[in-house]
Amino acid sequence: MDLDAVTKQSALHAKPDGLTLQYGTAGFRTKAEHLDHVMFRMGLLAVLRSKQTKSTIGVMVTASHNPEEDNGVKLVDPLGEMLAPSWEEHATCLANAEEQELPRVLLDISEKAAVNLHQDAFVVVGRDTRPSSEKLSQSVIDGVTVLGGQFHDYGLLTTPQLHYMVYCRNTSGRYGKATIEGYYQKLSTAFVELTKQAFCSGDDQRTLKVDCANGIGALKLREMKHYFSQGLSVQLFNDGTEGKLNHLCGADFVKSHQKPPQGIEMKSNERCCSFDGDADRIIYYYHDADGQFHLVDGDKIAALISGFLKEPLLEIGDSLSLGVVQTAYANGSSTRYLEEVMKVPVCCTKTGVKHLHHKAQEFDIGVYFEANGHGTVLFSKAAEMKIKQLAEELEEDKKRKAAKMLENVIDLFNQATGDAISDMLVIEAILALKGLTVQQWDALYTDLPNRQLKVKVADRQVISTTDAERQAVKPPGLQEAINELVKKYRLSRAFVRPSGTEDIVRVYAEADSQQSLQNSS
Ligand SMILES: CC(=O)N[C@H]1[C@@H](OP(=O)(O)O)O[C@H](CO)[C@@H](O)[C@@H]1O
Ligand SMILES: [Mg+2]
Repeated sequence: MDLDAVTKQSALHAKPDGLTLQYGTAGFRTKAEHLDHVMFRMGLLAVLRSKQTKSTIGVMVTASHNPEEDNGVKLVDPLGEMLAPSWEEHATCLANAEEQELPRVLLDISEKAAVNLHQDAFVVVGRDTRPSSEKLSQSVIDGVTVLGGQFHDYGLLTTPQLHYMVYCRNTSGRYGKATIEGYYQKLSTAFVELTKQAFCSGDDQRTLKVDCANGIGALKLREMKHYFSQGLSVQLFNDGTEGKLNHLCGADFVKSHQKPPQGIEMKSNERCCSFDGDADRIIYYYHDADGQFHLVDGDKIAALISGFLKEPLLEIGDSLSLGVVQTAYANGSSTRYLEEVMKVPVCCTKTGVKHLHHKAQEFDIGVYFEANGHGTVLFSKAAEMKIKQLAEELEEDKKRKAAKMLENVIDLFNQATGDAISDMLVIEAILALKGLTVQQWDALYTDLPNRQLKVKVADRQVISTTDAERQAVKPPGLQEAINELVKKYRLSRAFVRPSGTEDIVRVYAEADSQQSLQNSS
C-alpha cells in the first residue's frame, strides 16, 4: 500500500472539515456536493474488501428514489449481496477520517480485517443517471487505482444489474455472463420459455405501461424490450427525456402518496407499474371503472408469487420449504392472507433489504418483499439442484413440466437482490400463465387503510425499538401511549422508528377503516 500516493491523491478529493456521515441501510446518501471524498475512499475500501475476500467487489453510485441533487454510494459483496455489517463500520470510519488520519485508518482496517495486501484486487463500478454520478464514479475509480486495484467501469447500470455482474464474476460465469447483453439474454430467455405455455390472451393483456421515474430504468428497459417483445409489450413513461428524476413519479412517490405518478396516461383497468430511480423497486397500480386508484404493492407481489410457486412445488412432490419474509410495514391483511389462506410461514425482520435477504436464505425458497416493492425470491443451492435434476429426470410429463417451470423461475429472478425489471417479468409471466387481470390479482385480499408519516425531530436516535421495529423501548412511555391509542380501534396497529436513510422518524398506522385510521393517526 503506497500511503504517500494515497495521501497525495486524497488531497484532490479532500474531506470538508467536520463533515460526518454514516454508512446506513443503503450506504452513504446525502447531497451530491458533499460526496467526492466519500467516493474516493469507497474506492480504497473496495480494494481492501476485494483483497480480503479474494473476489470482485462492486461499487454503485446512486441515491435511488431520493431527489436528483442527492447522490450516494454502496458496496456490493462477492455474491451480489449487501456489504457485511463489520465492513459497514470500516466504511463509516474511513469516510469520517480527517485527511491526516487516512493512512492510519487504512492500516487499522487492513489489520483488523486481516487483509493480505499482496493479494490482487478487482472492482466493478456502476452508476445511475444523476448529473453528478459520472464525476463521482470517477472519484471511486481514482481510489481504486491509487491502491493498485484493477477495475471495470460498467458506466450506466441499474443497481440490480451491478449486483448481477458481481455475482456472475465471482461464480466463474455459472450464474450468467457478466455483461449487459448477458443479463438481457438470461432474463429474456427465461421469460419467453416461461410464458410459452400461457394461454394467448388479447393484446391488451400483453401491454404494460411503465413509469421509469425519469431514471436509469428507462434506458435499460428500452434496450431490453426487444428481447422479450413476443411475450410482452412495454410502453415507457417518464423516460428521462423531459422530467426530473423521481420528481412526482416513480415507485416511492406512488407508494407513499398512494396516487398515480405524473406523466402517465391511465385508462380504466389498465395495468401500470412504476420503478424507482435505480430500478430496484416496483409497484403496480390501476384505476377502476369508477376512476378510483388502486395500489398493488410489494405485499401483493409477494402474495401473487408465493401462491404461484406453491402449485408446481406441490406437483413435483418434493418437500422444499417455502417462506415469506416481510417487515413491520407489511399490511396486516397481507400477513393474515399469507398465513391463514395461503398457509405459508411468514417472518418479520427489520427494515432494509439486507435483513430480509438474510432471513429468506433460511428457506429452500425464500420470498421477500418490502411493502414499497423491493424484493425477490431466493432459491437455496439444494433447491436449485433438486429442481434441475427433476426437470431432467422425471418421466411423468406433468411433474417434469412443473420442474421445468421452476427452473425458468429461478433464472428469471435476480438472486442477488430485488430487481424491478426481473420482478416485472416474473409478475407478467404469472399473470399471463394464470390468466389473471390486475383487478383479479388485487382482489386476493383487501388492504387495511394505512398511513405513513415522516416527522422531523431534533435527535431521531432517542427512539429505539425491538421486535423487528414493531415496539418502541425508548423513550419511556412512548410504547404505552401507542398501545392506548391502538386498542380503541379494530385490527389496528401502529409503530414508530428512526429512519436508517433520512434524518427523520417514520410513523406507521393501519386500522380497519379510513375513519379509525384518521382518528388514531
Ligand atoms: C419505510 C420505507 O420505505 N423504508 C425504506 C427506507 O429505509 P428507512 O430506514 O425507512 O429510511 O429506505 C431503504 C433503502 O432504500 C428501504 O429498504 C426501506 O424500505
Ligand atoms: Mg432503489
